[in-house]
Amino acid sequence: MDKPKSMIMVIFGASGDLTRRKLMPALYLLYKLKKLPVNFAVLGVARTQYTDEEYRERINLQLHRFLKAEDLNESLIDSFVNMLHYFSMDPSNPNDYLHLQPKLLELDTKIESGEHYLYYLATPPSLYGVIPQYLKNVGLNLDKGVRGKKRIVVEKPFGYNLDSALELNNVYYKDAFREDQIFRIDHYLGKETVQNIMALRFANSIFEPVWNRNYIDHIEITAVENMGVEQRGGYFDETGTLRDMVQNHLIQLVAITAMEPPMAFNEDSFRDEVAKVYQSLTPLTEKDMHEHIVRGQYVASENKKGYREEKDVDPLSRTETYVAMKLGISNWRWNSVPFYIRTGKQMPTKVSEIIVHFKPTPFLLFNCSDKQCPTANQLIIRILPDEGIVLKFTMKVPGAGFEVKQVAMDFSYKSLGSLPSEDAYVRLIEDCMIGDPTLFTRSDAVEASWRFFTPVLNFWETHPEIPVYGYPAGTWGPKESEAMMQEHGVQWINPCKNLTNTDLYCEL
Ligand SMILES: NC(=O)C1=CN([C@@H]2O[C@H](COP(=O)(O)OP(=O)(O)OC[C@H]3O[C@@H](n4cnc5c(N)ncnc54)[C@H](OP(=O)(O)O)[C@@H]3O)[C@@H](O)[C@H]2O)C=CC1
Ligand SMILES: O=C1O[C@H](COP(=O)(O)O)[C@@H](O)[C@H](O)[C@H]1O
Repeated sequence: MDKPKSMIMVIFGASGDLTRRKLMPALYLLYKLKKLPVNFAVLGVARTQYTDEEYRERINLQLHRFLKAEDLNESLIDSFVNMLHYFSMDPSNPNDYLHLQPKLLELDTKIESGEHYLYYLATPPSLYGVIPQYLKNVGLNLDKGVRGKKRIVVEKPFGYNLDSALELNNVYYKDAFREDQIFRIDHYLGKETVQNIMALRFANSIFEPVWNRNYIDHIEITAVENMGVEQRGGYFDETGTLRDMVQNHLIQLVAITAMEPPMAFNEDSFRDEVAKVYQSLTPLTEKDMHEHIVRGQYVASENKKGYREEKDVDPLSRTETYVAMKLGISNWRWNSVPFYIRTGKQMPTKVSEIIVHFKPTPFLLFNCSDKQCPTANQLIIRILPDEGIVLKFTMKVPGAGFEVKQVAMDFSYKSLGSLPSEDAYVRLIEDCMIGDPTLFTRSDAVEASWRFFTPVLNFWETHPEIPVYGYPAGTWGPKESEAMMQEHGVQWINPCKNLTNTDLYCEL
């Protein structure tokens, strides 16, 4: 797939957090890498009023705030922001699209884009349905000749539950765009370290034979953050952690860890295997929902605000900022292997990692050093920060006697001399531009994921007695999530404890 020569990227939600923190820095980096189309312009769209000049100044300031110092280059930033244009409109008002169309044509004439438009929906999810419909009303969904392709990128969460996801897929999108024009973005798939899980599994012969229920005891997936909801209280209070993180990012990590080898690394084979994992998730019974899901909400502690004190959050909110749960996958490879996943805001540190816990040896022949008996082998895949992989195994303590202890063998991305790009958006925006949907979520996968999680949302809604446990901001979440794992005789490994390698730095 080739990079197009010309394109206009229309960002709905151009005054928002995602645009300033992720999209603009990613576009600037693509520009710096000379990966943008030669004739390129951005049309930022939102209700706030800005002139082109004001918008450029604003983005200029934000690039200085969000880019790393080594990426800042004043003259490049100046020429980059000159490609930005702004149009104030209300995306929920169909009449405003009558003005968007001539605005786009005007820009089109200026940069000769051949009406090749990439729409990016970075608005509140409540607008994800109407925008494609209103674009269609004015013909802005239609391809024009060979060059004038139209594509639409939609942020997560795609839908609010199964019904709304089905409606989005089958009514709003299918009516206006073909599946190959739709890019449902989940930025976890754009992370180098997540893609590397596939290389680890499918480009090495030593892991795959043991990657199954015969050798693996359980799998633990953590993606936690040490910040609260910041300026996104309004969005978050309606959304909650299950929709914001679990239904998309965490379940993607489950899929990449659990999937069968795709026939090839292409859009169909890879996404077929992801969808199969989602379809194989063992449906949760009410008992499971009681016993195997823990939700929490951070409360004030020391100098940190509680969730209910955050801006735009209902002071009586029961929205969860933490979820831990146990999942099962009903297939030959994974039957009876628990997957424990957890995510939360206001935790002690920011870390995303997968720990594959292998089964212990059937019998320990040796004494343990310092009374610390080695546990089973663990493979730790650190997604962020300090990206790397650690294999923990047991060795003899040198000297007399026969004591053993656990040590770590590690690979750190630092050792390659360059860290993977922190920003998955660089990779994913480039993929949208060239039209490669491999790393984007397909409609059947999104639906299968919602099919699994919607009963949980319904259960919470119809059972107000199910607790939302408070946890002090800055801690590892409700103690009930520990209890959930004890049933299997295991416990969460909090990152600072398990990384013995000093390269894999821990903030605590
Ligand atoms: N922020 C992040 O880190 C991430 C965000 N996302 C997703 O991106 C999407 C946008 O998130 P984010 O940028 O944080 O949200 P913000 O609230 O910061 O921005 C929303 C944007 O939509 C515009 N908008 C247009 N119409 C409306 C409306 N009717 N109500 C409210 N806003 C409107 C707002 O501008 P104006 O008021 O000027 O119209 C603003 O530009 C969400 O779906 C989120 O899940 C995904 C991953 C990460
Ligand atoms: O999509 C989202 O992801 C971020 C966390 O992403 P990460 O790459 O920094 O791990 C989360 O903060 C946000 O709430 C959510 O919308």
